[in-house]
Amino acid sequence: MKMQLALDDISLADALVLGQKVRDYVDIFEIGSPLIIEAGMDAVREFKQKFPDKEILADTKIVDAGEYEADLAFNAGADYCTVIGITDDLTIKECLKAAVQNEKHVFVDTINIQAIDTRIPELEELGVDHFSVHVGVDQQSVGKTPLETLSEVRKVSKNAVISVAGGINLSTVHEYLSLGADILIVGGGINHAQDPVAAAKELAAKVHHSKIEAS
Ligand SMILES: O=C(CO)[C@H](O)[C@H](O)COP(=O)(O)O
Repeated sequence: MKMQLALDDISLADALVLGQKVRDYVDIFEIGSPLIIEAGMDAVREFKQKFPDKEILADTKIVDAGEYEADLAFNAGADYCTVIGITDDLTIKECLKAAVQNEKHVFVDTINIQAIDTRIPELEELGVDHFSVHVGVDQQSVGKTPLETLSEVRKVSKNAVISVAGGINLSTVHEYLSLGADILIVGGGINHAQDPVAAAKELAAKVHHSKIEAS
């Protein structure tokens, strides 16, 4: 299992400093949606330049203009971008087209998909092979977690790469380790920890150990 650090409510300057301190523990740096809104694709460019050995995900959460917006992320150096799963199929297909042209990948974010059992097969029919099971921060504030959706997606998906995000931290990570996700995403659980570097190290030990157990 890989660990993805979501850099959300943090400045680009602070994100680069944190990235340097935790680079040994992180497999994928996520330039989170708030950081993209704040700093644009410069954040993606800077991370790819400073951390060329790491994968970079631009959490673009695309809902329209699929090819154009996905291209912006890939041209800036992203290995992955994201598109919202409840948007129109045309937009999903345009993102997939950009991914194929750039030899990169698109994660479909499951946020607010109501019928996982029908929407996941529909998306796979379009060619989707990466899902990000995600409960957003607003939904987290009323107690929702991505646990149930992760199990559902794992059950109905043919063979997709699956990441999971939504309030995961040192106290809850054990609930996710055996549910079959390929990538565990942590944002606030590291960024808001009293000691972010120690949190990243401890989480990485659990996540990477789980990879060894699974193989
Ligand atoms: O996509 C996001 C918010 O929309 C976050 O990056 C994702 O939820 C991970 O952050 P956290 O661990 O704080 O929930």
